[in-house]
Amino acid sequence: MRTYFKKRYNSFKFAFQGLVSAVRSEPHMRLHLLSAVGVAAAGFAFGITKTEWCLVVGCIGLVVTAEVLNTAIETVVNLVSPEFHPLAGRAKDLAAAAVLIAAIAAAIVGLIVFLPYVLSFAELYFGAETTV
Ligand SMILES: Nc1ncnc2c1ncn2[C@@H]1O[C@H](COP(=O)(O)OP(=O)(O)OP(=O)(O)O)[C@@H](O)[C@H]1O
Repeated sequence: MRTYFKKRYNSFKFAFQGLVSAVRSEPHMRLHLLSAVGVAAAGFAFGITKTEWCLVVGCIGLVVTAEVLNTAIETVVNLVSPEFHPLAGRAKDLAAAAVLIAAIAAAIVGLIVFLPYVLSFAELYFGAETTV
């Protein structure tokens, strides 16, 4: 039983090490996390609903997960094909495309969730004639 918990603990520790390594080595990952902090701050500031939080947190998870998998694929490609190979390039491009798709989807959800709040705020404080 003790071995069971020790193994689960180690799995969690290795996963956390992977996340830390991705944050340290990937500028894009740091950018995603910084954006996530900004979006969370905006969520608290505007008082978004529970459903909107679910969408926002889901999108953050999706983008960060895509970036971690992209980093993992890049790392394996660098290991097995350090020299130029069209398939190595294709694998990296495909992995990068996954991040791009996740980021575009997250940006669209962000606009749908936050734009009405931003416009209401603008109308309230600056008297802008804006409606959505
Ligand atoms: N071994 C390779 N063979 C062929 N093309 C490659 C190879 N390595 C990289 N490339 C091409 O160069 C692009 C950039 O690769 P690189 O490893 O620099 O990743 P990156 O996009 O800069 O990732 P990051 O900035 O997240 O580390 C790849 O998307 C691919 O098109």
